[in-house]
Amino acid sequence: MLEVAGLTKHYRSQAAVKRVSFKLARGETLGLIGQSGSGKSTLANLLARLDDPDEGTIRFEGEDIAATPARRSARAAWRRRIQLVFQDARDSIDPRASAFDAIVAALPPRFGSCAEVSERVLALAHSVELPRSRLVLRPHQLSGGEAARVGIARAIASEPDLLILDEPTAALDVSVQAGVLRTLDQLRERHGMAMLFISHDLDVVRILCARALVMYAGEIVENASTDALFADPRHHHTRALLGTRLSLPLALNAHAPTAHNSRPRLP
Ligand SMILES: Nc1ncnc2c1ncn2[C@@H]1O[C@H](COP(=O)(O)OP(=O)(O)OP(=O)(O)O)[C@@H](O)[C@H]1O
Repeated sequence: MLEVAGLTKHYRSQAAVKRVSFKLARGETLGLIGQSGSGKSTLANLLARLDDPDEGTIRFEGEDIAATPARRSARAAWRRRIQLVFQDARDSIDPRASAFDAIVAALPPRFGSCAEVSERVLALAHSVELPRSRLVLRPHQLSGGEAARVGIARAIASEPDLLILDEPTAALDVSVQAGVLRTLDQLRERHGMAMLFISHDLDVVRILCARALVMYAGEIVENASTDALFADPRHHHTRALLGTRLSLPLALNAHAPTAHNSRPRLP
């Protein structure tokens, strides 16, 4: 459903994203890992069409969406079908809006009557496991995990085909992170959407994704199954990321298997 070819973006003379090419299939969760400054967020912004590439194509369901300038993409037919979730949802929610209103604001216009809107918001809150009682709260009154769930509910409100998650759980503690990751995995299974899951944490990517891209200095230096990345990392940067990782799988699941070909499962 997504085919990226030769995507390049410069800031001044420096290339933040260099000749990036990859494919993402419907229903697949693809990881994107790399150290800080490697170009992950720039790539996410290009794919979500918040920014324009200097070169390259982004074919979404066959259409090159990079051909439409970012400033004109708001009206494009595919706009609502691609959604981006940021690290801290509180930054992208109106601070005066309740969680309920923040989700309402993300609904497509077809939800007309108050009863329909209310029903849809409750269904979305339920699917991201956000307790109904939290819907009256404003962003600063929500916990990090609750805010992440509001951000995901907003992103899935328009039933996207592609969800780009830019470190959505990085600010959360491990147990809260596990809950949000489990919710994301269930949503993918239920709705069959494709997900690009960005993280600097290889263990989180390994839990959610069967395949991952490794980004280094703007380039994709590895594109492989997560089992292969763990068992036989080819690029020195992947080896460096593996060397510095935390023991998150053990924290998520005390019985996480250690064999290379059996990925840890969410509890
Ligand atoms: N708006 C901008 N103007 C100028 N340079 C930018 C801009 N956005 C990103 N960059 C530069 O592009 C490079 C890639 O940054 P990017 O934020 O994409 O990396 P990242 O891998 O997402 O990092 P992090 O994990 O810290 O979020 C960095 O050198 C950064 O300084």
